[in-house]
Amino acid sequence: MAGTVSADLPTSSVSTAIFFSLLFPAIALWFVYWRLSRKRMYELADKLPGPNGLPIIGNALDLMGTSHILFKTFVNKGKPFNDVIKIWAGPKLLIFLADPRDIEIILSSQVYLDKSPEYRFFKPWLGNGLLISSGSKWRSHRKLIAPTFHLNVLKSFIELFNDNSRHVCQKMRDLNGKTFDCHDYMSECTVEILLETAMGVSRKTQDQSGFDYAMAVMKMCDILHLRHTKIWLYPDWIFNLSKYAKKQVKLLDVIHSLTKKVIRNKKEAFSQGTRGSLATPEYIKPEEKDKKEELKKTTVVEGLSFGQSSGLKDDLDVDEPNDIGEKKRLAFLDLLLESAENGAVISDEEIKEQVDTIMFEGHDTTAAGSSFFLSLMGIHQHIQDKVVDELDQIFGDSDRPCTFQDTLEMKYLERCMMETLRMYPPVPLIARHVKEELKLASGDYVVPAGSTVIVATFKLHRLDSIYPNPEKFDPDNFLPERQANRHYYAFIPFSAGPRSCVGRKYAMLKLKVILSTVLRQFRVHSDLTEEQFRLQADIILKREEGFQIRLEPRKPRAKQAPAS
Ligand code: HEM
Repeated sequence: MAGTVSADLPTSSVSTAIFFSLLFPAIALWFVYWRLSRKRMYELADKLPGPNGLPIIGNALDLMGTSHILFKTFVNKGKPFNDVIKIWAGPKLLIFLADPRDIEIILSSQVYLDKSPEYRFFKPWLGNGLLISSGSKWRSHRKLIAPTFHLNVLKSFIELFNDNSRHVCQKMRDLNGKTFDCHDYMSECTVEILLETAMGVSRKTQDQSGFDYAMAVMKMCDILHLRHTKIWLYPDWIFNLSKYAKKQVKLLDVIHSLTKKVIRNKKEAFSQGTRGSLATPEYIKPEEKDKKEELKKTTVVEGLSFGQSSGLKDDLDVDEPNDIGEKKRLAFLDLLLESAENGAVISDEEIKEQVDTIMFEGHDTTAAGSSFFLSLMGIHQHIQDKVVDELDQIFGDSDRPCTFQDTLEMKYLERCMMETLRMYPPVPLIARHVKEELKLASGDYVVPAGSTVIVATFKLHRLDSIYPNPEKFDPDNFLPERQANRHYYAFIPFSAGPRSCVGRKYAMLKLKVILSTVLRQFRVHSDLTEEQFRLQADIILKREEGFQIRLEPRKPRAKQAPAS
Protein backbone atom coordinates (compact mmCIF):
# COMPACT_ATOMS: atom_id res chain seq x y z
CA MET A 1 0.00 0.00 0.00
CA ALA A 2 2.82 2.30 1.07
CA GLY A 3 4.55 1.38 -2.18
CA THR A 4 1.46 2.44 -4.21
CA VAL A 5 1.32 5.86 -2.54
CA SER A 6 5.01 6.54 -3.04
CA ALA A 7 4.70 5.42 -6.68
CA ASP A 8 1.68 7.79 -7.20
CA LEU A 9 3.25 10.88 -5.70
CA PRO A 10 5.77 11.61 -8.43
CA THR A 11 3.08 11.03 -11.12
CA SER A 12 0.65 13.57 -9.55
CA SER A 13 3.42 16.11 -8.99
CA VAL A 14 4.44 15.72 -12.60
CA SER A 15 0.82 16.25 -13.79
CA THR A 16 0.46 19.30 -11.53
CA ALA A 17 3.70 20.73 -12.86
CA ILE A 18 2.58 20.12 -16.46
CA PHE A 19 -0.84 21.65 -15.73
CA PHE A 20 0.65 24.87 -14.32
CA SER A 21 3.33 25.10 -16.95
CA LEU A 22 0.54 25.06 -19.56
CA LEU A 23 -1.94 27.19 -17.59
CA PHE A 24 0.20 30.31 -17.27
CA PRO A 25 1.18 30.50 -20.93
CA ALA A 26 -2.47 29.82 -21.85
CA ILE A 27 -3.61 32.74 -19.67
CA ALA A 28 -0.88 34.95 -21.10
CA LEU A 29 -1.86 33.97 -24.66
CA TRP A 30 -5.53 34.60 -23.94
CA PHE A 31 -4.64 38.01 -22.45
CA VAL A 32 -2.58 38.97 -25.52
CA TYR A 33 -5.42 37.84 -27.81
CA TRP A 34 -7.97 39.75 -25.70
CA ARG A 35 -5.86 42.94 -25.77
CA LEU A 36 -5.31 42.61 -29.52
CA SER A 37 -9.01 42.08 -30.18
CA ARG A 38 -9.62 45.37 -28.28
CA LYS A 39 -6.75 47.22 -29.98
CA ARG A 40 -9.08 49.55 -31.86
CA MET A 41 -11.01 50.26 -28.66
CA TYR A 42 -7.83 51.28 -26.82
CA GLU A 43 -6.65 53.42 -29.73
CA LEU A 44 -9.92 55.33 -29.91
CA ALA A 45 -10.22 55.55 -26.13
CA ASP A 46 -6.73 57.07 -25.87
CA LYS A 47 -7.95 60.03 -27.91
CA LEU A 48 -10.82 60.71 -25.53
CA PRO A 49 -10.26 63.06 -22.57
CA GLY A 50 -10.66 61.75 -19.03
CA PRO A 51 -8.99 61.49 -15.61
CA ASN A 52 -5.87 59.34 -15.37
CA GLY A 53 -6.33 55.83 -14.06
CA LEU A 54 -4.14 52.96 -12.85
CA PRO A 55 -3.03 50.04 -15.05
CA ILE A 56 -5.62 47.22 -15.29
CA ILE A 57 -8.10 48.65 -12.75
CA GLY A 58 -8.34 52.07 -14.46
CA ASN A 59 -10.42 54.49 -12.40
CA ALA A 60 -12.11 51.73 -10.34
CA LEU A 61 -10.76 53.19 -7.06
CA ASP A 62 -12.92 56.28 -7.67
CA LEU A 63 -15.91 53.99 -7.32
CA MET A 64 -15.29 53.57 -3.56
CA GLY A 65 -17.18 55.25 -0.73
CA THR A 66 -20.79 55.99 0.16
CA SER A 67 -23.32 56.94 -2.51
CA HIS A 68 -22.96 60.62 -1.69
CA ILE A 69 -19.14 60.55 -1.76
CA LEU A 70 -19.27 58.71 -5.06
CA PHE A 71 -21.63 61.24 -6.57
CA LYS A 72 -19.42 64.10 -5.39
CA THR A 73 -16.29 62.39 -6.76
CA PHE A 74 -17.91 61.98 -10.16
CA VAL A 75 -19.15 65.57 -10.31
CA ASN A 76 -15.76 66.97 -9.18
CA LYS A 77 -13.62 64.70 -11.38
CA GLY A 78 -15.76 65.66 -14.37
CA LYS A 79 -15.40 69.42 -13.79
CA PRO A 80 -11.99 69.98 -15.45
CA PHE A 81 -13.18 68.23 -18.59
CA ASN A 82 -15.57 69.42 -21.23
CA ASP A 83 -18.53 67.46 -22.45
CA VAL A 84 -16.86 64.12 -23.30
CA ILE A 85 -15.23 62.18 -20.46
CA LYS A 86 -13.74 58.70 -20.57
CA ILE A 87 -13.45 56.45 -17.52
CA TRP A 88 -12.08 52.90 -17.25
CA ALA A 89 -13.87 50.79 -14.65
CA GLY A 90 -11.44 47.86 -14.85
CA PRO A 91 -11.84 46.53 -18.41
CA LYS A 92 -15.09 48.46 -18.98
CA LEU A 93 -14.93 51.67 -20.96
CA LEU A 94 -17.52 54.24 -19.89
CA ILE A 95 -17.94 57.44 -21.94
CA PHE A 96 -19.92 60.26 -20.39
CA LEU A 97 -21.55 62.72 -22.80
CA ALA A 98 -22.95 66.13 -21.90
CA ASP A 99 -23.02 68.03 -25.20
CA PRO A 100 -26.60 68.22 -26.55
CA ARG A 101 -25.37 67.59 -30.11
CA ASP A 102 -23.74 64.29 -29.08
CA ILE A 103 -26.71 63.38 -26.92
CA GLU A 104 -29.06 63.93 -29.85
CA ILE A 105 -27.07 61.43 -31.94
CA ILE A 106 -27.50 58.77 -29.27
CA LEU A 107 -31.06 59.41 -28.13
CA SER A 108 -32.69 60.16 -31.47
CA SER A 109 -31.13 57.12 -33.13
CA GLN A 110 -32.93 53.91 -34.08
CA VAL A 111 -29.54 52.13 -33.88
CA TYR A 112 -28.24 52.90 -30.38
CA LEU A 113 -31.37 51.64 -28.63
CA ASP A 114 -29.86 48.87 -26.51
CA LYS A 115 -29.43 49.47 -22.81
CA SER A 116 -25.98 48.91 -21.33
CA PRO A 117 -25.14 45.47 -19.84
CA GLU A 118 -25.42 46.90 -16.31
CA TYR A 119 -29.22 47.05 -16.72
CA ARG A 120 -29.16 43.24 -16.41
CA PHE A 121 -28.97 43.69 -12.62
CA PHE A 122 -32.63 44.77 -12.89
CA LYS A 123 -33.57 41.44 -14.50
CA PRO A 124 -34.52 39.45 -11.37
CA TRP A 125 -36.86 42.33 -10.54
CA LEU A 126 -38.19 43.70 -13.84
CA GLY A 127 -37.59 40.68 -16.09
CA ASN A 128 -37.63 41.84 -19.68
CA GLY A 129 -39.97 44.78 -19.13
CA LEU A 130 -40.02 47.91 -21.26
CA LEU A 131 -37.11 49.56 -19.46
CA ILE A 132 -34.55 46.88 -20.35
CA SER A 133 -35.94 44.86 -23.24
CA SER A 134 -34.66 45.40 -26.77
CA GLY A 135 -35.36 44.49 -30.39
CA SER A 136 -38.77 43.40 -31.64
CA LYS A 137 -40.04 42.60 -28.15
CA TRP A 138 -39.37 46.15 -26.92
CA ARG A 139 -40.85 47.64 -30.11
CA SER A 140 -44.12 45.68 -30.01
CA HIS A 141 -44.62 46.19 -26.27
CA ARG A 142 -43.87 49.91 -26.49
CA LYS A 143 -46.49 50.18 -29.26
CA LEU A 144 -48.99 48.39 -27.06
CA ILE A 145 -48.27 50.32 -23.86
CA ALA A 146 -47.66 53.92 -25.05
CA PRO A 147 -51.34 54.57 -25.95
CA THR A 148 -52.41 53.78 -22.38
CA PHE A 149 -50.60 56.99 -21.41
CA HIS A 150 -52.39 59.03 -24.05
CA LEU A 151 -53.68 62.38 -22.83
CA ASN A 152 -57.34 61.41 -23.14
CA VAL A 153 -56.79 58.42 -20.87
CA LEU A 154 -54.83 60.63 -18.46
CA LYS A 155 -57.59 63.22 -18.26
CA SER A 156 -59.89 60.58 -16.81
CA PHE A 157 -57.34 60.06 -13.99
CA ILE A 158 -57.63 63.63 -12.72
CA GLU A 159 -60.23 62.81 -10.07
CA LEU A 160 -58.14 59.92 -8.76
CA PHE A 161 -55.07 62.20 -8.69
CA ASN A 162 -57.14 64.70 -6.68
CA ASP A 163 -58.51 62.12 -4.32
CA ASN A 164 -55.06 60.72 -3.49
CA SER A 165 -53.48 64.18 -3.21
CA ARG A 166 -56.07 65.20 -0.64
CA HIS A 167 -55.51 61.95 1.20
CA VAL A 168 -51.75 62.53 1.52
CA CYS A 169 -52.37 66.15 2.63
CA GLN A 170 -54.63 64.86 5.38
CA LYS A 171 -51.86 62.52 6.55
CA MET A 172 -49.27 65.32 6.51
CA ARG A 173 -51.64 67.64 8.41
CA ASP A 174 -51.56 65.11 11.27
CA LEU A 175 -47.81 65.84 11.67
CA ASN A 176 -48.73 69.22 13.22
CA GLY A 177 -45.89 71.26 11.77
CA LYS A 178 -43.10 68.85 12.74
CA THR A 179 -40.05 68.47 10.47
CA PHE A 180 -40.36 65.24 8.46
CA ASP A 181 -39.04 63.46 5.35
CA CYS A 182 -41.64 64.21 2.69
CA HIS A 183 -40.21 61.50 0.40
CA ASP A 184 -41.89 58.79 2.50
CA TYR A 185 -45.25 60.48 1.97
CA MET A 186 -44.74 61.26 -1.71
CA SER A 187 -43.54 57.71 -2.29
CA GLU A 188 -46.56 56.08 -0.69
CA CYS A 189 -48.91 58.50 -2.45
CA THR A 190 -47.42 57.78 -5.89
CA VAL A 191 -47.63 54.01 -5.34
CA GLU A 192 -51.28 54.37 -4.36
CA ILE A 193 -52.02 56.54 -7.38
CA LEU A 194 -50.34 54.04 -9.71
CA LEU A 195 -52.29 51.19 -8.18
CA GLU A 196 -55.55 53.09 -8.73
CA THR A 197 -54.90 54.56 -12.16
CA ALA A 198 -52.64 52.16 -14.04
CA MET A 199 -53.64 48.95 -12.25
CA GLY A 200 -57.26 49.73 -11.40
CA VAL A 201 -56.98 48.80 -7.68
CA SER A 202 -59.21 51.09 -5.62
CA ARG A 203 -57.50 52.76 -2.63
CA LYS A 204 -60.28 51.45 -0.36
CA THR A 205 -59.17 47.89 -1.07
CA GLN A 206 -55.45 48.70 -0.73
CA ASP A 207 -53.68 47.81 2.49
CA GLN A 208 -50.26 48.26 4.09
CA SER A 209 -48.71 46.46 1.09
CA GLY A 210 -48.43 49.77 -0.86
CA PHE A 211 -46.18 51.28 1.81
CA ASP A 212 -44.17 48.06 2.23
CA TYR A 213 -43.76 47.98 -1.54
CA ALA A 214 -42.43 51.56 -1.66
CA MET A 215 -39.90 50.81 1.09
CA ALA A 216 -38.79 47.57 -0.57
CA VAL A 217 -38.25 49.43 -3.87
CA MET A 218 -36.08 51.97 -2.09
CA LYS A 219 -33.89 49.23 -0.57
CA MET A 220 -33.72 47.34 -3.89
CA CYS A 221 -32.41 50.51 -5.53
CA ASP A 222 -29.66 50.64 -2.87
CA ILE A 223 -28.59 47.10 -3.76
CA LEU A 224 -28.66 47.76 -7.51
CA HIS A 225 -26.64 50.91 -7.05
CA LEU A 226 -24.10 48.99 -5.02
CA ARG A 227 -23.77 46.44 -7.83
CA HIS A 228 -23.38 49.17 -10.43
CA THR A 229 -20.57 50.85 -8.56
CA LYS A 230 -18.69 47.93 -6.97
CA ILE A 231 -17.26 46.07 -9.94
CA TRP A 232 -16.35 43.00 -7.86
CA LEU A 233 -20.11 42.46 -7.37
CA TYR A 234 -20.70 42.32 -11.16
CA PRO A 235 -20.36 38.52 -11.57
CA ASP A 236 -23.56 36.80 -10.41
CA TRP A 237 -21.67 34.03 -8.65
CA ILE A 238 -19.83 36.50 -6.39
CA PHE A 239 -22.97 38.57 -5.79
CA ASN A 240 -24.93 35.41 -4.93
CA LEU A 241 -22.42 34.62 -2.16
CA SER A 242 -22.85 38.07 -0.60
CA LYS A 243 -25.33 39.13 2.08
CA TYR A 244 -26.95 41.46 -0.47
CA ALA A 245 -28.22 38.52 -2.54
CA LYS A 246 -30.17 37.18 0.46
CA LYS A 247 -31.57 40.64 1.13
CA GLN A 248 -32.54 40.97 -2.54
CA VAL A 249 -34.52 37.71 -2.42
CA LYS A 250 -36.53 38.99 0.55
CA LEU A 251 -37.18 42.40 -1.03
CA LEU A 252 -38.22 40.90 -4.35
CA ASP A 253 -40.64 38.70 -2.46
CA VAL A 254 -42.38 41.81 -1.05
CA ILE A 255 -42.34 43.55 -4.44
CA HIS A 256 -43.51 40.61 -6.54
CA SER A 257 -46.19 39.63 -3.99
CA LEU A 258 -47.88 42.96 -4.60
CA THR A 259 -47.67 42.83 -8.39
CA LYS A 260 -48.87 39.21 -8.48
CA LYS A 261 -51.79 40.09 -6.18
CA VAL A 262 -52.75 43.04 -8.38
CA ILE A 263 -52.77 40.89 -11.53
CA ARG A 264 -54.63 38.01 -9.80
CA ASN A 265 -57.37 40.33 -8.55
CA LYS A 266 -57.71 42.05 -11.88
CA LYS A 267 -57.99 38.72 -13.67
CA GLU A 268 -60.69 37.60 -11.24
CA ALA A 269 -62.60 40.82 -11.86
CA PHE A 270 -62.21 40.19 -15.60
CA SER A 271 -63.59 36.68 -15.34
CA GLN A 272 -66.59 38.07 -13.44
CA GLY A 273 -67.21 40.51 -16.26
CA THR A 274 -65.89 43.69 -14.54
CA ARG A 275 -63.80 45.56 -17.10
CA GLY A 276 -62.33 49.02 -17.46
CA SER A 277 -60.94 50.88 -14.50
CA LEU A 278 -61.30 54.51 -15.41
CA ALA A 279 -63.57 55.16 -12.45
CA THR A 280 -64.69 58.49 -11.03
CA PRO A 281 -64.58 58.81 -7.22
CA GLU A 282 -67.86 59.18 -5.39
CA TYR A 283 -67.24 62.69 -4.05
CA ILE A 284 -67.83 64.20 -7.47
CA LYS A 285 -71.50 65.17 -7.92
CA PRO A 286 -73.28 63.77 -11.04
CA GLU A 287 -73.78 67.22 -12.60
CA GLU A 288 -70.06 67.98 -12.13
CA LYS A 289 -69.24 64.67 -13.83
CA ASP A 290 -71.20 65.78 -16.92
CA LYS A 291 -69.42 69.15 -16.96
CA LYS A 292 -66.08 67.41 -16.66
CA GLU A 293 -66.88 65.01 -19.51
CA GLU A 294 -67.65 68.05 -21.67
CA LEU A 295 -64.42 69.74 -20.62
CA LYS A 296 -62.39 66.64 -21.43
CA LYS A 297 -63.72 66.72 -24.99
CA THR A 298 -63.15 70.40 -25.60
CA THR A 299 -59.89 71.22 -23.85
CA VAL A 300 -57.11 72.32 -26.13
CA VAL A 301 -53.71 71.41 -24.73
CA GLU A 302 -51.66 74.44 -25.47
CA GLY A 303 -48.87 75.68 -23.28
CA LEU A 304 -48.43 72.39 -21.43
CA SER A 305 -44.96 71.17 -22.27
CA PHE A 306 -45.17 67.84 -20.44
CA GLY A 307 -41.60 68.19 -19.32
CA GLN A 308 -39.61 68.47 -22.48
CA SER A 309 -38.16 71.13 -24.73
CA SER A 310 -40.71 72.64 -27.05
CA GLY A 311 -40.17 71.20 -30.51
CA LEU A 312 -39.16 67.73 -29.32
CA LYS A 313 -41.69 65.09 -30.35
CA ASP A 314 -41.98 61.38 -29.59
CA ASP A 315 -44.54 58.61 -29.98
CA LEU A 316 -46.55 60.05 -27.08
CA ASP A 317 -47.28 63.13 -29.19
CA VAL A 318 -48.52 61.21 -32.21
CA ASP A 319 -52.08 59.97 -32.62
CA GLU A 320 -51.69 56.60 -34.27
CA PRO A 321 -54.74 55.04 -35.92
CA ASN A 322 -54.35 51.94 -33.73
CA ASP A 323 -54.31 53.83 -30.44
CA ILE A 324 -56.31 51.02 -28.85
CA GLY A 325 -55.88 52.16 -25.26
CA GLU A 326 -56.89 55.70 -26.07
CA LYS A 327 -59.90 54.79 -28.19
CA LYS A 328 -61.28 52.29 -25.70
CA ARG A 329 -60.01 54.41 -22.83
CA LEU A 330 -58.47 51.40 -21.16
CA ALA A 331 -56.01 51.82 -18.34
CA PHE A 332 -52.66 50.10 -18.55
CA LEU A 333 -53.38 46.73 -16.91
CA ASP A 334 -56.85 46.41 -18.45
CA LEU A 335 -55.37 46.88 -21.87
CA LEU A 336 -52.61 44.32 -21.31
CA LEU A 337 -55.06 41.69 -20.02
CA GLU A 338 -57.52 42.34 -22.78
CA SER A 339 -54.78 42.16 -25.41
CA ALA A 340 -53.54 38.85 -23.96
CA GLU A 341 -57.10 37.48 -24.02
CA ASN A 342 -57.40 38.41 -27.67
CA GLY A 343 -54.21 36.51 -28.47
CA ALA A 344 -52.01 39.59 -28.90
CA VAL A 345 -48.27 39.93 -28.43
CA ILE A 346 -48.10 39.53 -24.66
CA SER A 347 -47.94 36.50 -22.35
CA ASP A 348 -48.83 36.26 -18.63
CA GLU A 349 -45.16 36.40 -17.61
CA GLU A 350 -44.62 39.45 -19.82
CA ILE A 351 -47.62 41.18 -18.25
CA LYS A 352 -46.04 40.66 -14.83
CA GLU A 353 -42.74 42.11 -16.09
CA GLN A 354 -44.47 45.18 -17.49
CA VAL A 355 -46.47 45.70 -14.29
CA ASP A 356 -43.25 45.54 -12.24
CA THR A 357 -41.59 47.97 -14.64
CA ILE A 358 -44.39 50.54 -14.58
CA MET A 359 -44.72 50.25 -10.79
CA PHE A 360 -40.98 50.99 -10.39
CA GLU A 361 -40.48 53.61 -13.12
CA GLY A 362 -43.78 55.30 -12.35
CA HIS A 363 -43.25 55.61 -8.63
CA ASP A 364 -39.69 56.29 -7.52
CA THR A 365 -39.01 58.93 -10.18
CA THR A 366 -42.13 60.94 -9.37
CA ALA A 367 -41.58 60.59 -5.63
CA ALA A 368 -38.07 62.05 -6.02
CA GLY A 369 -39.26 64.83 -8.36
CA SER A 370 -42.05 65.95 -6.03
CA SER A 371 -39.81 65.76 -2.94
CA PHE A 372 -37.13 67.93 -4.57
CA PHE A 373 -39.84 70.38 -5.62
CA LEU A 374 -41.23 70.70 -2.08
CA SER A 375 -37.72 71.08 -0.62
CA LEU A 376 -36.98 73.88 -3.12
CA MET A 377 -40.24 75.66 -2.35
CA GLY A 378 -39.30 75.53 1.34
CA ILE A 379 -35.92 77.10 0.57
CA HIS A 380 -37.00 79.75 -1.98
CA GLN A 381 -39.88 81.42 -0.16
CA HIS A 382 -40.24 84.26 -2.68
CA ILE A 383 -40.72 81.72 -5.47
CA GLN A 384 -43.25 79.84 -3.37
CA ASP A 385 -45.11 83.18 -2.97
CA LYS A 386 -45.44 83.44 -6.73
CA VAL A 387 -46.72 79.85 -7.08
CA VAL A 388 -49.24 80.48 -4.30
CA ASP A 389 -50.38 83.73 -5.97
CA GLU A 390 -51.01 81.83 -9.18
CA LEU A 391 -52.95 79.10 -7.36
CA ASP A 392 -55.02 81.70 -5.51
CA GLN A 393 -55.81 83.34 -8.84
CA ILE A 394 -57.06 80.02 -10.18
CA PHE A 395 -58.93 78.71 -7.15
CA GLY A 396 -59.66 81.78 -4.97
CA ASP A 397 -60.72 80.60 -1.52
CA SER A 398 -62.52 77.55 -2.91
CA ASP A 399 -61.28 74.12 -1.94
CA ARG A 400 -62.75 72.47 -5.01
CA PRO A 401 -60.70 69.73 -6.65
CA CYS A 402 -58.38 70.65 -9.48
CA THR A 403 -59.58 70.16 -13.08
CA PHE A 404 -57.57 69.46 -16.21
CA GLN A 405 -58.28 73.03 -17.33
CA ASP A 406 -56.77 74.33 -14.04
CA THR A 407 -53.55 72.42 -14.73
CA LEU A 408 -53.24 74.29 -18.04
CA GLU A 409 -53.37 77.57 -16.16
CA MET A 410 -50.59 76.61 -13.71
CA LYS A 411 -47.90 78.15 -15.91
CA TYR A 412 -45.58 79.35 -13.15
CA LEU A 413 -45.93 76.12 -11.18
CA GLU A 414 -45.02 74.25 -14.35
CA ARG A 415 -41.90 76.41 -14.80
CA CYS A 416 -40.90 75.60 -11.21
CA MET A 417 -41.40 71.89 -11.88
CA MET A 418 -39.26 72.07 -15.02
CA GLU A 419 -36.55 73.99 -13.15
CA THR A 420 -36.64 71.32 -10.42
CA LEU A 421 -36.23 68.61 -13.07
CA ARG A 422 -33.36 70.61 -14.60
CA MET A 423 -31.36 70.98 -11.40
CA TYR A 424 -32.31 67.65 -9.85
CA PRO A 425 -33.22 65.23 -12.66
CA PRO A 426 -34.61 62.10 -10.93
CA VAL A 427 -32.82 59.96 -13.55
CA PRO A 428 -29.39 61.64 -13.57
CA LEU A 429 -27.74 59.20 -16.02
CA ILE A 430 -28.91 57.11 -18.97
CA ALA A 431 -26.65 54.31 -20.21
CA ARG A 432 -26.57 52.72 -23.67
CA HIS A 433 -24.48 49.89 -25.09
CA VAL A 434 -22.72 50.97 -28.27
CA LYS A 435 -22.39 48.07 -30.70
CA GLU A 436 -21.14 50.15 -33.65
CA GLU A 437 -18.53 52.92 -33.66
CA LEU A 438 -20.05 56.34 -33.23
CA LYS A 439 -18.62 59.64 -34.47
CA LEU A 440 -19.42 62.49 -32.11
CA ALA A 441 -20.51 65.96 -33.22
CA SER A 442 -18.83 68.00 -30.48
CA GLY A 443 -15.24 67.23 -31.50
CA ASP A 444 -12.98 64.87 -33.39
CA TYR A 445 -13.90 61.90 -31.24
CA VAL A 446 -15.10 58.39 -32.06
CA VAL A 447 -16.83 56.23 -29.45
CA PRO A 448 -15.51 52.67 -29.88
CA ALA A 449 -17.82 49.71 -30.39
CA GLY A 450 -18.26 47.70 -27.19
CA SER A 451 -18.22 50.69 -24.85
CA THR A 452 -20.98 52.05 -22.64
CA VAL A 453 -22.15 55.57 -23.39
CA ILE A 454 -23.61 57.46 -20.44
CA VAL A 455 -25.80 60.46 -21.13
CA ALA A 456 -24.89 62.70 -18.20
CA THR A 457 -28.20 64.52 -17.74
CA PHE A 458 -27.13 66.03 -14.40
CA LYS A 459 -24.03 67.63 -15.96
CA LEU A 460 -25.85 68.67 -19.16
CA HIS A 461 -28.54 70.47 -17.16
CA ARG A 462 -25.87 72.49 -15.33
CA LEU A 463 -23.73 73.64 -18.27
CA ASP A 464 -23.18 77.38 -18.07
CA SER A 465 -22.94 77.51 -21.86
CA ILE A 466 -26.65 76.62 -21.91
CA TYR A 467 -28.03 77.89 -18.61
CA PRO A 468 -26.52 81.18 -17.42
CA ASN A 469 -25.92 80.87 -13.68
CA PRO A 470 -26.74 77.15 -13.74
CA GLU A 471 -26.46 76.55 -9.97
CA LYS A 472 -29.25 79.05 -9.27
CA PHE A 473 -32.85 77.85 -9.00
CA ASP A 474 -34.50 80.13 -11.56
CA PRO A 475 -37.90 79.08 -12.97
CA ASP A 476 -37.56 81.80 -15.61
CA ASN A 477 -35.13 79.47 -17.39
CA PHE A 478 -38.35 78.02 -18.78
CA LEU A 479 -39.88 81.20 -20.11
CA PRO A 480 -40.89 80.47 -23.73
CA GLU A 481 -38.43 83.03 -25.11
CA ARG A 482 -35.50 81.46 -23.23
CA GLN A 483 -36.50 77.94 -24.27
CA ALA A 484 -36.81 78.97 -27.91
CA ASN A 485 -33.08 79.66 -28.15
CA ARG A 486 -31.98 76.39 -26.63
CA HIS A 487 -30.94 73.11 -28.29
CA TYR A 488 -33.83 70.59 -28.12
CA TYR A 489 -31.64 68.08 -26.32
CA ALA A 490 -30.47 70.58 -23.67
CA PHE A 491 -33.32 69.57 -21.34
CA ILE A 492 -34.00 65.83 -21.17
CA PRO A 493 -35.28 64.81 -17.71
CA PHE A 494 -37.50 62.21 -19.40
CA SER A 495 -34.83 61.23 -21.95
CA ALA A 496 -35.94 61.81 -25.56
CA GLY A 497 -36.36 60.00 -28.85
CA PRO A 498 -37.73 56.50 -29.42
CA ARG A 499 -36.85 55.29 -25.87
CA SER A 500 -38.10 58.36 -24.07
CA CYS A 501 -40.13 57.99 -20.89
CA VAL A 502 -43.50 56.51 -21.69
CA GLY A 503 -44.99 58.05 -18.53
CA ARG A 504 -43.86 61.63 -19.22
CA LYS A 505 -47.32 63.17 -19.63
CA TYR A 506 -48.75 61.05 -16.84
CA ALA A 507 -45.97 62.22 -14.50
CA MET A 508 -46.34 65.92 -15.33
CA LEU A 509 -50.12 65.88 -14.88
CA LYS A 510 -49.95 63.88 -11.67
CA LEU A 511 -47.22 66.15 -10.26
CA LYS A 512 -49.26 69.25 -11.04
CA VAL A 513 -52.28 67.90 -9.18
CA ILE A 514 -50.31 66.65 -6.15
CA LEU A 515 -48.09 69.72 -5.80
CA SER A 516 -50.85 72.28 -6.34
CA THR A 517 -53.00 70.47 -3.77
CA VAL A 518 -50.18 70.57 -1.21
CA LEU A 519 -49.43 74.26 -1.83
CA ARG A 520 -53.11 75.20 -1.64
CA GLN A 521 -53.25 73.74 1.85
CA PHE A 522 -49.80 74.40 3.30
CA ARG A 523 -46.87 76.80 3.41
CA VAL A 524 -43.68 74.76 3.01
CA HIS A 525 -40.55 75.49 5.08
CA SER A 526 -37.04 74.05 4.95
CA ASP A 527 -34.28 74.54 7.53
CA LEU A 528 -31.58 73.44 5.07
CA THR A 529 -30.21 75.27 2.05
CA GLU A 530 -29.43 73.76 -1.35
CA GLU A 531 -25.69 73.88 -0.54
CA GLN A 532 -26.43 71.45 2.30
CA PHE A 533 -28.07 68.85 0.04
CA ARG A 534 -26.02 65.65 0.11
CA LEU A 535 -26.97 64.26 -3.29
CA GLN A 536 -26.68 60.60 -4.10
CA ALA A 537 -27.59 58.76 -7.28
CA ASP A 538 -28.95 55.36 -6.22
CA ILE A 539 -30.30 54.83 -9.74
CA ILE A 540 -32.69 57.64 -8.88
CA LEU A 541 -31.27 60.96 -7.63
CA LYS A 542 -32.01 61.48 -3.94
CA ARG A 543 -30.78 63.27 -0.82
CA GLU A 544 -28.74 61.25 1.65
CA GLU A 545 -30.19 63.18 4.60
CA GLY A 546 -33.76 62.72 3.37
CA PHE A 547 -36.11 65.44 2.17
CA GLN A 548 -36.71 67.28 5.44
CA ILE A 549 -39.46 69.92 5.36
CA ARG A 550 -42.06 71.49 7.68
CA LEU A 551 -45.63 72.30 6.71
CA GLU A 552 -47.71 75.13 8.10
CA PRO A 553 -51.45 75.05 7.25
CA ARG A 554 -52.48 78.09 5.22
CA LYS A 555 -55.74 79.64 4.14
CA PRO A 556 -56.12 80.45 0.45
CA ARG A 557 -56.85 84.07 -0.35
CA ALA A 558 -60.07 85.01 -2.14
CA LYS A 559 -59.66 85.25 -5.90
CA GLN A 560 -58.58 88.71 -6.98
CA ALA A 561 -59.06 90.36 -10.33
CA PRO A 562 -56.01 89.54 -12.45
CA ALA A 563 -53.48 92.38 -12.55
CA SER A 564 -53.80 94.33 -15.78
C1 HEM B 1 -40.72 62.70 -12.86
C2 HEM B 1 -41.02 61.49 -13.27
C3 HEM B 1 -40.25 60.68 -14.27
C4 HEM B 1 -38.99 60.86 -14.78
C5 HEM B 1 -38.02 61.98 -14.47
C6 HEM B 1 -38.75 59.77 -15.71
C7 HEM B 1 -37.59 59.63 -16.46
C8 HEM B 1 -37.35 58.60 -17.33
C9 HEM B 1 -36.15 58.44 -18.10
C10 HEM B 1 -34.95 59.39 -18.07
C11 HEM B 1 -36.27 57.32 -18.84
C12 HEM B 1 -35.22 56.70 -19.77
C13 HEM B 1 -34.41 55.75 -18.93
C14 HEM B 1 -33.34 55.05 -19.68
O1 HEM B 1 -33.28 55.09 -20.92
O2 HEM B 1 -32.53 54.41 -19.00
C15 HEM B 1 -37.55 56.74 -18.54
C16 HEM B 1 -38.03 55.57 -19.10
C17 HEM B 1 -39.25 55.02 -18.78
N1 HEM B 1 -40.20 55.54 -17.93
FE1 HEM B 1 -40.06 57.28 -16.91
N2 HEM B 1 -39.82 58.94 -15.72
C18 HEM B 1 -40.78 59.46 -14.88
C19 HEM B 1 -42.03 58.95 -14.63
C20 HEM B 1 -42.54 57.81 -15.21
C21 HEM B 1 -43.88 57.33 -15.01
C22 HEM B 1 -44.93 58.02 -14.15
C23 HEM B 1 -43.98 56.16 -15.70
C24 HEM B 1 -45.15 55.23 -15.84
C25 HEM B 1 -46.30 55.35 -15.24
C26 HEM B 1 -42.72 55.91 -16.36
C27 HEM B 1 -42.42 54.83 -17.15
C28 HEM B 1 -41.25 54.68 -17.88
C29 HEM B 1 -40.97 53.52 -18.74
C30 HEM B 1 -41.87 52.31 -18.95
C31 HEM B 1 -39.72 53.75 -19.31
C32 HEM B 1 -38.99 52.85 -20.31
C33 HEM B 1 -39.36 53.30 -21.71
C34 HEM B 1 -38.67 52.54 -22.83
O3 HEM B 1 -37.51 52.14 -22.68
O4 HEM B 1 -39.30 52.38 -23.88
N3 HEM B 1 -41.86 56.94 -16.03
N4 HEM B 1 -38.20 57.54 -17.63
